[in-house]
Amino acid sequence: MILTVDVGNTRIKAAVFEEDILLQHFVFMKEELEKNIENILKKFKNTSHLVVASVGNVEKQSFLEFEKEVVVHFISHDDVFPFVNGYETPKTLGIDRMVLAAGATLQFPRQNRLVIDAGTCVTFDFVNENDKYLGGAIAPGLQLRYKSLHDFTAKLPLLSLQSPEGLVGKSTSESIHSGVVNGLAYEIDGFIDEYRAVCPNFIIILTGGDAEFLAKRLKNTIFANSNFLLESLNQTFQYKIKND
Ligand SMILES: Nc1ncnc2c1ncn2[C@@H]1O[C@H](COP(=O)(O)OP(=O)(O)O)[C@@H](O)[C@H]1O
Ligand SMILES: CC(C)(COP(=O)(O)O)[C@@H](O)C(=O)NCCC(=O)O
Ligand SMILES: [K+]
Repeated sequence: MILTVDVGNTRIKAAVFEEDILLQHFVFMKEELEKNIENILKKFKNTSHLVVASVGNVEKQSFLEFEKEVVVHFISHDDVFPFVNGYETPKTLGIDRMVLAAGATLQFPRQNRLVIDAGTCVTFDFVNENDKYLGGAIAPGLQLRYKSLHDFTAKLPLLSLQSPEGLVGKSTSESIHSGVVNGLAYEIDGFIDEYRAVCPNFIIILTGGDAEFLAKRLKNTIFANSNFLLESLNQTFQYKIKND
């Protein structure tokens, strides 16, 4: 069994895999990291490897303390990936984006793929049918948009995520919900349309903490898979073992 851990900038997600089967997944904050890993390893005693992909600021030591029980591996830029990296600054490309690109390449062979990860940031990653990673985009995520409106103005309240009543906000809160939620949905649809103008056929994978919330608000029909990063992490590690 493999325990995969994805350290994002907001939350930590983890899942236990038996080969390709996801047995259970977990979400927690970084303050509860050690306790959660300890409990997961206690429950899944056959776990042999702990595989970590981190873009957040969590000390490596928090994972290394489990080395007595499991082999700990941090996915890094030095690992083997199933795509050719066309990013001009490959060393600064987020490890989460590399893992998503790897998962898209392995799960959807020989086709153009667009991965959208709606987390702290919304990232777009494009891997073409020749398995070349082309790059994408980084934009603020839903929670970050609510927070920036509050943090960088004198009068705007900090609201939590809510479905907008409609397009035309009739109060401050309605206007904020419309601007944040409708705004991001239009932005994602806009990106998809622009990509389509240059590349007519590609599959779209939508993942991240806001994937399900956003999927129903998009003009494009997209199947959301919140566990895509964890599944991709498992696959990236299996690929590394086979190809190292
Ligand atoms: N309990 C929660 N705590 C924080 N964010 C949550 C929660 N449930 C859903 N979300 C949404 O998840 C998004 C963060 O997604 P996530 O994939 O966890 O980010 P990251 O991978 O960057 O840590 C936020 O924009 C927020 O709207
Ligand atoms: C863009 C990100 C902050 C996204 O992080 P997340 O929303 O998953 O927490 C992360 O992928 C990152 O730190 N990237 C480095 C810059 C780059 O990918 O080019
Ligand atoms: K993201």
